[in-house]
Amino acid sequence: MTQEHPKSIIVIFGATGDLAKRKLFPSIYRLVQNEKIGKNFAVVGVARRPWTTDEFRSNVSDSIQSSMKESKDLEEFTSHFYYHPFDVTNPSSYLELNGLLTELDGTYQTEGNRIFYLAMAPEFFGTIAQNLKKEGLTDTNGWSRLVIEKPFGHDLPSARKLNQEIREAFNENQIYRIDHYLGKEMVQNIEVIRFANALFEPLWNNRYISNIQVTSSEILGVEDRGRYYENSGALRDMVQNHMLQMVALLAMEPPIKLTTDEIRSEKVKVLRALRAVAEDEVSQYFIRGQYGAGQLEDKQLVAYRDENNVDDNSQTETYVAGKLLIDNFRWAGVPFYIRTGKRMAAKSTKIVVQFKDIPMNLYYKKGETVPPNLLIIHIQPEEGITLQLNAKKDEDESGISKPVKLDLSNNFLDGINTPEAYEKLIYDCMRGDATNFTHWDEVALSWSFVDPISEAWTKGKAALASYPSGSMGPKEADDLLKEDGNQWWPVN
Ligand SMILES: NC(=O)C1=CN([C@@H]2O[C@H](COP(=O)(O)OP(=O)(O)OC[C@H]3O[C@@H](n4cnc5c(N)ncnc54)[C@H](OP(=O)(O)O)[C@@H]3O)[C@@H](O)[C@H]2O)C=CC1
Ligand SMILES: O=C1O[C@H](COP(=O)(O)O)[C@@H](O)[C@H](O)[C@H]1O
Repeated sequence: MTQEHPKSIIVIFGATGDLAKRKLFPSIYRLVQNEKIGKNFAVVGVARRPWTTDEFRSNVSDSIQSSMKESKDLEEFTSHFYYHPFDVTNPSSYLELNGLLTELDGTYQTEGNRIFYLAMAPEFFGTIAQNLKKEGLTDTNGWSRLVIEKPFGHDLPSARKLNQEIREAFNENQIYRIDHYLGKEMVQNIEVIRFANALFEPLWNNRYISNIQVTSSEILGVEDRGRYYENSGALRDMVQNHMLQMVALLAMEPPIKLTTDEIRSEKVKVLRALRAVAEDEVSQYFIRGQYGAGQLEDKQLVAYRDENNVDDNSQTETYVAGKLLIDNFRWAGVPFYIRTGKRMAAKSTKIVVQFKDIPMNLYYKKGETVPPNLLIIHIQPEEGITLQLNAKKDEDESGISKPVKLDLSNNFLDGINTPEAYEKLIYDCMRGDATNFTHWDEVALSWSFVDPISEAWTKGKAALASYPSGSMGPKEADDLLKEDGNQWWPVN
């Protein structure tokens, strides 16, 4: 793994699209501003639009100005950007692209290193990967890496097919499958909180933990992605990837070393230990919901079925809550509850670890309930951890303990924003660190878990609950926890 100032050409397929503009260009800019990469880089944009390199540079410049508070040295930065228009299904264009890359390799001294970033619809992934190989673009003195955006397939068979196509051209260790949650500062911190604190690791098991709750709620609705979302739904869009990745990080055994292979291997074991949910049992473990009309902060919000490109009778879920069980020694009997949805009351990703009650609490009056200790990991929008303990408050003469919170906030400690997920992931890829990207085995196991659930829903085996926009989801999701004597802890 190269450590500092990695050198590379980054070819972005889909460079005129939304992802490139909103995430990729600003992230590369921040890497340069933060001196993570030096002068030895060039970015080549590919798409069909007949732009010139100057037009492309001006688009890159706009993207940075609209997303950053401060944007200096823009001219020097955009001078590293080049545009090469072509239709990626046309094999003859790859030779020309190779010519440009060879020339830029000389200009920027990038040592033959190439990243091919596929920021395009998945139907093109296989074609691009194969053409890159066939036309010799991966045949250099340096390394070649392929970055693939989600969704990685629609179910296990389609993901397998896609993987086979890509693997004909790239080895597993050249493939970087993006899950942008793995680039988030506090998701990466799960490991550190667990494995660098003597306080938590001894308690991190079914003897001391009652349940773990992972919530990722969004205020936004489906926006202009109705066409994609109708074929996806929250299960494929969020659960198969981001939610299961967070569960894997929370549940994995300590790796013997902090290497990519060891960490991935521990995550894979968790995914293998997930108790499979048979089609007929799905409604005991999973709740699906769809947002209806509602209101948030005086704003009237339309129902999902009234959004653009959404069927009037759509059965697509915009919300999922689930109870996951991990059948191993550490976690037997501990439910991992997950929930995610659009048009909810808050934008919030949080993990709440609820510890078991102590056997007897002398400080509580008879009949009073004992608040459990909670460890809350705030992933976004705020970043940090909160530990909820019980202590006597000064003003309280009764001697009764009350919940108090110990807050450790990253924003507060640093006084600056932590890097964007994409910034970290692009840098990791340039350095050859694939730890925070998903291995094929993880993708395959996640689809195996999710497929029977979507199959049951497609066959109408469980009701689709409705929830008002601006709420925290359907009542049925509360009942799921109530049956176990638990409740969702608030996240907003
Ligand atoms: N946008 C986001 O926030 C996120 C996106 N993703 C994923 O990233 C990928 C890209 O998404 P997004 O940027 O939103 O998509 P867009 O539809 O905005 O962009 C698609 C890009 O592909 C190009 N394109 C389409 N067909 C061809 C072709 N035949 N040859 C060459 N270029 C082509 C388009 O350019 P042109 O029309 O000029 O050819 C455009 O640059 C998708 O896989 C998506 O699922 C993942 C997470 C978040
Ligand atoms: O991958 C996706 O994630 C976003 C939510 O990401 P976040 O970083 O804002 O939490 C979600 O809106 C989108 O539907 C999904 O494709």
